[in-house]
Amino acid sequence: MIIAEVPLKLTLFGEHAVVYEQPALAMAISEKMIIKVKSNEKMIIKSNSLSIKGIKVDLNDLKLESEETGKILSYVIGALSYFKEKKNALIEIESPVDPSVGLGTSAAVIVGIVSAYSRFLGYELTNEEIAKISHNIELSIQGIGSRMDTYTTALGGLIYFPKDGGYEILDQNLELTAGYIKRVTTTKDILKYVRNMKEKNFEIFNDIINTIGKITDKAKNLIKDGNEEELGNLMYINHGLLMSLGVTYPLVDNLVSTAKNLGIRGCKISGGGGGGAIICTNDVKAEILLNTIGARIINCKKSEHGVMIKEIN
Ligand SMILES: Nc1ncnc2c1ncn2[C@@H]1O[C@H](COP(=O)(O)OP(=O)(O)OP(=O)(O)O)[C@@H](O)[C@H]1O
Ligand SMILES: C[C@@](O)(CCO)CC(=O)[O-]
Ligand SMILES: [Mg+2]
Repeated sequence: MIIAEVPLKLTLFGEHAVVYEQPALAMAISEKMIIKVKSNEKMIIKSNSLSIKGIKVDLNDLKLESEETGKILSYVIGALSYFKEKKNALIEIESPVDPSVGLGTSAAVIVGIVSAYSRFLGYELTNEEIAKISHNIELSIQGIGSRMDTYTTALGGLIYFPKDGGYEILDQNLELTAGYIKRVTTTKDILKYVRNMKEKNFEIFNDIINTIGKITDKAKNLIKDGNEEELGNLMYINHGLLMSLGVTYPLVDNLVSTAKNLGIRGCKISGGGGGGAIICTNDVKAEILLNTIGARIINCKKSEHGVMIKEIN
């Protein structure tokens, strides 16, 4: 059996802007998705955190017979379809969080399956190769998206993504308090909504995206200087700009303004938005505040490692 462990991620700054050639900052965290692959007479997928009504799946030719199933399993099927050579297997996905909550679960599923299934087939891919393959798979499934989530979950650490491509792993650590509320939409749908806004109000959209890019570059230097006060301020400003893109959520917007009134240094939505993940500078008040909206607190300690093959037996 091959077991892959994949860290989830927090987007610190630059979500959505990074899809439009702006920089971003993201951090792999200690919430880990586990993907197990072992030989089986048929291709079977088991996932602990998906609930699909009316599922009917014949995975032998990776065909899905209901739209709902197709949507929910699209990332698993997309990852497996990358491999021209197939060997039937039982593939189990164990996630520590609900699906689609702004923590990079779509990226982690792809990265985990590419890592574990390629090893199951006898290949030895580097984490950078896994990141590149996984980004292309996520892009083909969503039709739009950046390299941020797949590279962060594949490589690990705190990563800066410059606007002209590539990535830079930063040595610094960031103490945060984070949690998530369930979402009623997916990042794929939110990305399409943002693209429509760009098409309708190009100039305004561009100004917002460029300003987020400037904030991200400033934030990178503040992280290097350990200036949490100023960094927290930029989190509030970034949240306000995401709100103007229409990708936040009323309950979260209220929480962010309450956080500011309580003197919490920084707070913003994280990831695709529409609910989901929320990050704050580390503060016990932040945990209490997140609990008031029923958010599930997560372990956001930085994971130095990206995807790892944990066991081959
Ligand atoms: N445990 C899982 N098993 C199988 N598929 C999963 C699992 N978790 C997530 N997925 C897939 O990923 C999709 C969610 O992706 P989405 O991009 O909307 O959320 P996210 O990646 O958590 O958030 P973000 O992209 O904003 O960081 C789910 O609809 C499902 O297709
Ligand atoms: C919203 C977005 O910027 C982050 C989602 O976690 C999408 C992407 O970068 O692909
Ligand atoms: Mg995603």
